[in-house]
Amino acid sequence: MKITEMTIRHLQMELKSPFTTSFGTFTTKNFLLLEAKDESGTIGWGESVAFDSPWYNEETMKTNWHMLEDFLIPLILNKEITHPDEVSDIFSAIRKNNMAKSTIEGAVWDIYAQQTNQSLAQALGGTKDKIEVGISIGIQNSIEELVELVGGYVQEGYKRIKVKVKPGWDVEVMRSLRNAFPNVAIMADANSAYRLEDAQLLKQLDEFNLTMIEQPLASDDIIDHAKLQQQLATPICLDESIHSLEDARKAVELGSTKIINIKIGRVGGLTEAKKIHDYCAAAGIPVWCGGMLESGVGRAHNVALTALPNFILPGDTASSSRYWEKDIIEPEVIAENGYIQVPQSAGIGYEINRETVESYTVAKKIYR
Ligand SMILES: O=C(O)CCC(=O)c1ccccc1C(=O)O
Ligand SMILES: [Mg+2]
Repeated sequence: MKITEMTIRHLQMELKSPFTTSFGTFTTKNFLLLEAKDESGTIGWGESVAFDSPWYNEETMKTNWHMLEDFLIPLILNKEITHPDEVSDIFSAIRKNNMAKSTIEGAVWDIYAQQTNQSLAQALGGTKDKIEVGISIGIQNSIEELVELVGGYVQEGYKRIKVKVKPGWDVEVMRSLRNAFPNVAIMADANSAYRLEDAQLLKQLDEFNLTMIEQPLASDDIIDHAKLQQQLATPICLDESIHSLEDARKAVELGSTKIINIKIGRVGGLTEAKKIHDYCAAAGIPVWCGGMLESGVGRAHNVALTALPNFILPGDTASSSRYWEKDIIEPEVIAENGYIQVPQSAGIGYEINRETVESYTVAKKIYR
């Protein structure tokens, strides 16, 4: 394939309810959607998972636009590509900016899957026809509200409940949840809200038999996490600290993580995500697919990736309707009884609703 045209759109979508983490509250999602067309007219879609502020990592929607326009798109346009694995080589002279790179790579994978007449899941080596999913729940105003909310999602069948924690919203919250739901898989995500000095406090969580605690310490750390893991029975799962296969290998070798959350954007694309998956499978480290409050396009990529066999633990890819009044894909992603069916048709397996995309579009630019 040769990509001859790319369109970047800035979309703005209101979340149905605000999402609060230890680093802030989201009410509106601003993000970039990429449409790529190759010389035969096949269209592929990619989503940038960078937020509008650099809270989660250093990338933003605007830095992604800059990287795409000034560096990445010029490297890709009109270049002959035989396999999407080549995209990371084409970008190899550019450091980091993984979410920007992943936006293009995702669209190339979509085109490749269509042209080889495979579902994206199949093209990646996926083996599952349905995936198990959990749900990630933000910080609430009170424990009572949280318990009620969780009760609803448990009823809906989500296979694992993840709740955000931060200092002052941690031990008592997890105690109440465990008491209310003795047999549900529960985990906590701190988004780097603690320091190694908090080890004694975090140790209190061991009592609640959590499936894991996600990214308790600094977003760039793997040393203190290893020290913390030695003191905790609860498995640590790294999210923010892992940007590549090399990061994953070092964290596993150091004992900093027993489980890895793979986010396609954070690691620079599906090719790197697959490499991390394969390495972890061989090392006996279970993985799961994280979420970034994606629209349908990013959600579809997550579903496809999760079809790989070592995605043993339920991910954060919940139903479209949990986030959006109306998603940009048809059908929407639907979790039924905690399972999402992996689409079998060629490419990402969902149609893009162009009218809906148009209605959320704030800005748009075409590159040829
Ligand atoms: O439901 C989702 O898409 C995932 C929600 C989530 O936990 C999250 C949302 C925004 C930024 C970071 C994270 C995270 O996994 O740390
Ligand atoms: Mg996380």
